[in-house]
Amino acid sequence: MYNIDNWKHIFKLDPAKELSDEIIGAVCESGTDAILVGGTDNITLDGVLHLLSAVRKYTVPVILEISNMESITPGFDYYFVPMVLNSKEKKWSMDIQHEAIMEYGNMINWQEVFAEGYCIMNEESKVFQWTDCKLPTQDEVIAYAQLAENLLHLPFFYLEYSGTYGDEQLVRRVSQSLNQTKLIYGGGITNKEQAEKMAEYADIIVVGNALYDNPKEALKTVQAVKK
Ligand SMILES: CC(C)=CCC/C(C)=C/CC/C(C)=C/CC/C(C)=C/CC/C(C)=C/CC/C(C)=C/CC/C(C)=C/COP(=O)(O)OP(=O)(O)O
Ligand SMILES: O=P(O)(O)OC[C@@H](O)CO
Ligand SMILES: [Mg+2]
Repeated sequence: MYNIDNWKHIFKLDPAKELSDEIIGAVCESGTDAILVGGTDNITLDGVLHLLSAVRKYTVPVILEISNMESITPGFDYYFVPMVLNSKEKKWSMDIQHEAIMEYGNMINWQEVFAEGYCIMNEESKVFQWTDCKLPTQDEVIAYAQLAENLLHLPFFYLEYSGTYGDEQLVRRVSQSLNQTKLIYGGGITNKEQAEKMAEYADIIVVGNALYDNPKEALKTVQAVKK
């Protein structure tokens, strides 16, 4: 339906946080390639449906990045399924996904579903703690990327620095280690210079928190990566 291969920029909106209709409108009409709906905690079905109805007034593609079983709902263009590769517990890389397929298996349109191999790099972030992650060395990150591409054949490898700006040279190394699997970078992008830098290496950059802190600057990240 949409050409995901050409996407470069995504805004992540959190159903547990407030944004005015005016800012939601500006985000949806910014030229971003897609809106990703997701977050770590307090993600409820009500919150997801409320945000979905606000962004559905616009033509931009909308993706649910599934955080938990309770907030899964039809109505999105795509479903991104996180698999946390550097979690110490198999629950977050395999079991919860298995459970969801047991529950929703016959309702799933697999053409709309994309797995994301997550590697979470910010020890202070909620999602790192929530999913009981272990901080990998740089070589271990490269090995996770290779595992995602060559063993699991995942469409996306997501280098996640949630809330903090990451290591540009590591993003470069990861991008060099991937061929088919697309590299998503997210974390701490607050301005167009950072967006431009990370987009040199990552196939897709994700901007989240900055929309809530300084939407005017966050909106400028779109054109920065589309030059
Ligand atoms: C009815 C219908 C449409 C059915 C189809 C449903 C469907 C498409 C099913 C697919 C099958 C499937 C395998 C589903 C998986 C379900 C599931 C419960 C997955 C959980 C994934 C997971 C590991 C969650 C825990 C970690 C997490 C929340 C990851 C998301 C990524 C994230 C939030 C990163 C950090 O974001 P950030 O914005 O930085 O967070 P905060 O701002 O909140 O700190
Ligand atoms: O909120 P920020 O730090 O921009 O991170 C974006 C995204 O990678 C979160 O999953
Ligand atoms: Mg967030």
